[in-house]
Amino acid sequence: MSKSKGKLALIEAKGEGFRAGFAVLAGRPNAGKSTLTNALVGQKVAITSAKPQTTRHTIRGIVHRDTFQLVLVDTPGLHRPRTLLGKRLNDLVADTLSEVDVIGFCLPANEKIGPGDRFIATQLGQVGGNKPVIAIVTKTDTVDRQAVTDQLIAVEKLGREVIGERGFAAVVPVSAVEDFQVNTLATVFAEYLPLSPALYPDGELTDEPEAVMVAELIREAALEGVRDELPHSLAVVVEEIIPREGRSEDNPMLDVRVNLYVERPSQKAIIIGKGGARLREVGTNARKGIEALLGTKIYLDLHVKVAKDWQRDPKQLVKLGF
Ligand SMILES: Nc1nc2c(ncn2[C@@H]2O[C@H](COP(=O)(O)OP(=O)(O)OP(=O)(O)O)[C@@H](O)[C@H]2O)c(=O)[nH]1
Repeated sequence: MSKSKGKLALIEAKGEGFRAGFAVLAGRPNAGKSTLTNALVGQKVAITSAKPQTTRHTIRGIVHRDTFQLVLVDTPGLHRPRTLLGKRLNDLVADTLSEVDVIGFCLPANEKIGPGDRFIATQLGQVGGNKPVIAIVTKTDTVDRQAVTDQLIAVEKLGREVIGERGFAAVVPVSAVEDFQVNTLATVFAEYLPLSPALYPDGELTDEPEAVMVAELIREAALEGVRDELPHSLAVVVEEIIPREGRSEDNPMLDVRVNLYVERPSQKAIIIGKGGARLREVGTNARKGIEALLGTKIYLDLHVKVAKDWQRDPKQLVKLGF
């Protein structure tokens, strides 16, 4: 208890003029969102299993600075707009965007603006609720100066066309790989955050060990889309996290072995999906977050097991770490 009090004091100690709030990085697949998130946050993405004011967002990372705290969140519907149609999409996007303070919209410098970019930009303009949208031209290291300039101009134009008169709040070129303008981008984001004390303490965000956060990320991914069918029937246990032998120091890898426990064979089938497709997707989705959390590549080994009535069996509960 005393520990959390200490954290509270730390938060309150932040001076006047401090800004804190939420941002989301939008953009089509491969636009560089994850890489940029990692670059903004630093090596290790700090995540918390305790949800902030909203439970709709997953925290991707937190940028701590002396004068601001930027919490980067994920809005699932934004990145896969094609899977949802019409009004439902608009509602979802409006809903999720209503809770962030500023939106970052990633467009790669090395690809022409396409229908996917235009689609997302239109969504941001129409249902973004007048939230400031910062266009980010990513991967500037992949092209020459002239190409970056041309892309900046094209992006400006796109902003005026689809966001309306106000256009993009800013257009910022960055390279996450070469650490070009990443810090500048953070300060641009900060301008659009409300005056507020820090929302999370510096550094470690929970008292929980990394394994618990890893389990949380997998649980989150495994429940995606099947929450109703598997309300409280899923337990995730991280069996081990061990460094892969024979990897060079600058290219390490961790083996993460995890068991997912469900209560019934039918639930196992739901988690695994047809031909294992769903479990693979769970692995892919969780892996990104875990790699960001641990700051290194991982190999994620997921096993689904049936532990009959584990919720009612004290022995099982102990085994599952409850
Ligand atoms: N050269 C270069 N490559 C980059 C940069 N940022 C991202 N990439 C590469 O672009 C690819 C996509 O980057 P991600 O960060 O995974 O993109 P994303 O938008 O998160 O992709 P999704 O998760 O599919 O939505 C990866 O191969 C990255 O290594 C950059 O600044 N420079």
